[in-house]
Amino acid sequence: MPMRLDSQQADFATRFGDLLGGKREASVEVGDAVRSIIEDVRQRGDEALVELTNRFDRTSYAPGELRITEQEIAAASDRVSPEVRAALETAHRRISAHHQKQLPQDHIYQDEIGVTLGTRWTPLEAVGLYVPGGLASYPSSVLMNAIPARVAGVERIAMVVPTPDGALSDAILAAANIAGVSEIYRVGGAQAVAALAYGTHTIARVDKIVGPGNAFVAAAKRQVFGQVGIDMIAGPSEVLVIADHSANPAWVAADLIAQAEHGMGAQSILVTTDGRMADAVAAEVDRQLKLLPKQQIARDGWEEFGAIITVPDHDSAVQLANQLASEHVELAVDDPEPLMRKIRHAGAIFLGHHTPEAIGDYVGGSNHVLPTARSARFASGLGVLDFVKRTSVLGCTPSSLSALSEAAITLAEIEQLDGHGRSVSLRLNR
Ligand SMILES: NC(=O)c1ccc[n+]([C@@H]2O[C@H](COP(=O)([O-])OP(=O)(O)OC[C@H]3O[C@@H](n4cnc5c(N)ncnc54)[C@H](O)[C@@H]3O)[C@@H](O)[C@H]2O)c1
Ligand SMILES: N[C@H](CO)Cc1c[nH]c[nH+]1
Ligand SMILES: [Zn+2]
Repeated sequence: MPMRLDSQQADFATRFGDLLGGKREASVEVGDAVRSIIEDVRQRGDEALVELTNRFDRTSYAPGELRITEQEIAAASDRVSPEVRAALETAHRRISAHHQKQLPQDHIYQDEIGVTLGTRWTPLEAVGLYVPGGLASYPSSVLMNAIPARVAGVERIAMVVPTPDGALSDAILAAANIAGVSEIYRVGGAQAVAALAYGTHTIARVDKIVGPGNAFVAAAKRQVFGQVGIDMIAGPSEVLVIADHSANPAWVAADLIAQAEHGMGAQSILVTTDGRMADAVAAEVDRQLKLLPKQQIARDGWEEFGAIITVPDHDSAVQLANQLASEHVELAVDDPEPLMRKIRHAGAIFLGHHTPEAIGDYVGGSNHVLPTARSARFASGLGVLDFVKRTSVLGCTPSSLSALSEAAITLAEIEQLDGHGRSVSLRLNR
């Protein structure tokens, strides 16, 4: 059974604290294992990359087989059914349209004393996209990773994806083809992140690594940060559903199961103002789990990390949501907008009874690579801004330099940096 909590019970704070601090992705064991994998790839390059890939994905690749050829990409794309192609194209069209709106504009202006000030945006040169593939195959994550990079104008896009037992779905390569990604490697896990960060003979290093993955991938991204940029920690999936009496328990249960089936630490939480809803959803989850062909993963996730919390009112639900800072927050209430405005910490918010989170996973248009493990307190979902950087531009005229010189020279004096002061004063009186 998942954890059952009532916010008005005496031991609530302690039990809720356990939920907040739950070690779903950052265990010491995973951290240590990842550290030695990264070090191995740094030291031994392709040799380690191939060994680790073959060990964890049960494959037998040679280094020369890690890169997927353009012919393989084209052949896989030709094999997907018209329905799959159409679905990928619908997703591609909607995600592209939404991300185009995120492109930032350069902005240059002159202030009141004649100083030119500006912000110039430039795309990153080389990025690595992590597409997860251990327990499930995620063609949608190919699109979610690649589209904002393409919209931003990144020159080199390298994609990595694990191939457990040598398997790779045609839809992954078809999605890459539709998104214009052609540099793809059959590697995953921490070893793939290490190769992208430090480079090997086969995989040239990149400037930033983005994309979701399991606890090993999330830990590896944490550890290589600084050597390369990373987008955020997008680890095991989470959903928090806020439901009141107006919700449909079958729909809520289906949404909780949808996240739990991601496995490997996924977490589904219901917060409800209605005790009868709590019971009805719990019963529905049990009933619907039995209908799933791959029910064990979702059942394990629901029982180990799931929770049902009853609260007295909507405001208490919002308060818990802000503490949990969940990757996805669904508002299963009749009038979601006022609640949405009060939610400060969430990767993405889904409004009302007719917006299952799964629509955002695939075709809504927003990005499904989102911050997990409470990192929505300081991080945002993947978007075009992850693939560009800002450079500031500054220009003085003789008179604006003169207007600013006294303050600059004073600050140089108090910092005892005479060279700085002189570089300003030399330009005056000319
Ligand atoms: N937050 C998001 O935006 C988002 C989006 C999609 C998926 N996800 C999450 O991504 C995850 C995908 O996980 P996955 O496992 O299916 O695929 P994955 O590609 O993330 O991980 C598979 C790799 O993990 C490594 N691995 C597995 N067991 C290991 C071990 N014992 N030691 C060392 N390495 C090991 C292997 O290298 C393997 O190739 C799920 O948790 C899902 O919830 C998150
Ligand atoms: N729910 C995941 C993001 O947390 C994304 C995903 C991809 N495919 C299905 N779901
Ligand atoms: Zn999902």
